[in-house]
Parts: sequence; C-alpha cells; structure tokens
Amino acid sequence: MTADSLIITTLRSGYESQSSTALDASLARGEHLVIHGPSGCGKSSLLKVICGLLPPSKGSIEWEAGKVTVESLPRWRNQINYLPQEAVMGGETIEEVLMLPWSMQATSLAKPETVTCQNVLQALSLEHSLNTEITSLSGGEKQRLAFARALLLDRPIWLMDEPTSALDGNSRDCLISLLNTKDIIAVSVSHDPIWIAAADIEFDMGASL
Ligand SMILES: Nc1ncnc2c1ncn2[C@@H]1O[C@H](COP(=O)(O)OP(=O)(O)OP(=O)(O)O)[C@@H](O)[C@H]1O
Repeated sequence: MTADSLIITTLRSGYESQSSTALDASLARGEHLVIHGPSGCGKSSLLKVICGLLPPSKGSIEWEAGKVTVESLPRWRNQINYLPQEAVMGGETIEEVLMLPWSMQATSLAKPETVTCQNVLQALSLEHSLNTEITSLSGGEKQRLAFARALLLDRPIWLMDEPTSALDGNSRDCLISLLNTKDIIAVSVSHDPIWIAAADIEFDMGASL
C-alpha cells in the first residue's frame, strides 16, 4: 500500500445487524470498492460513516498515513466527492449547480473555464447549455450533472450512494468507463449487478446475515 491508500479497519455504523461483518478494506488509487446487500442492511449508513457524516460505532479510517479524527474531518471532507442517493443540486441553472463548490468557497481550486464545464457536460452526454434551468432536467440528467460537478472538483476519493439508480444502461456504462480513466479511490453502494461486476472489490453486507 502506498502513502495515499485508503485503509478502512473493522468499520461499523451501528445501524447494521449485529451478525453482519465489519468492513475491512485497503484501497489504492484506481481501485473501486462496492458495498451491496439487501435493503435496510446498513449500506448507506456505512458510507455516511466513511464520509464523516456519521460517527463510527467501531473501527477507523486512515488516509495518507493518518487516522481520520474529529480534528482532521475538515481536511478529510476536502478529499471527498460525496454523491448521495438524491443528487444535491444547490442552484437554479446548470452553471450555478456546477459552480456551487466555488460559490461556497469549498475548494481552493481555480474556478473552471466555461469550456471546461462544457467538456465535462459533453463527457456525460449532457447536451445542454449552461443557463438551462434545473427544473427542466430529468432525474437521470440531474444525477449526471452531480457527476459533472464531481469531475470538476477533481478530488481523490469518490463516495457514491446508488450512483446509477436514475441512469439508463448507456449512461451507466459511460459512467463506468469514465471512472476507470480517473486516478481515484471509489467506494460505492449499489444494487446494480453490472456496476457491482465492474468494481475491483466487493463487500457483501448481506453475506453473514
Ligand atoms: N439516523 C438514523 N436513525 C435511526 N435509524 C437509522 C438512521 N439511519 C439509518 N437508520 C436505520 O438503519 C438501517 C439501515 O439503513 P441504511 O439506509 O443504511 O440501509 P441501506 O442498506 O442503505 O438501505 P437501502 O438499500 O434500502 O437504501 C435502517 O433500518 C434504517 O432505518
């Protein structure tokens, strides 16, 4: 494992069944861990613990050779692209949504050029102008727009909850190919067998129930 590996040790949220196995994983750049299992077994809660949105009931997360603690949470959150089940828009137009991290000063990256924004939209087959109203987008388009913003943010760790739930097969395949080109660590929660098969490591939360 290299210094920028993500090491998850016996992690539990406390919302899973007592009999389920805790999560142990070591992920290097370029690797994707997928968490799957029956509805309600605690997948989203575990992902929220990895995000730092919920405290763990047990276990730890290590990144760049340091444990993620309450003190290091702000830095940890700056490493993460969190894509929750319901895509968070935070703006009225595509441009406002893409620029949310910059308008909230949540990143020190330079504001992307218009052409860069147009390129990420095109990479996700979003053929809309930047001033398109969000209310005119479908659920799948909103999900892809959240991915476009994540691409612009260019963070090393992507945490995705049901990333393909609103996508058709083509969009899902496009997203899998796109993620494979990125030098990121990905952890996702999914019920989608094709998404699960495309990941490098599987964690079946239902296996020990
Ligand atoms: N903040 C909370 N307070 C109380 N119970 C919670 C909380 N968060 C989650 N739970 C409970 O923990 C269990 C696991 O929920 P979670 O959303 O993590 O499951 P999941 O495996 O992701 O489900 P699904 O596949 O249906 O999205 C559920 O019974 C849920 O009601």
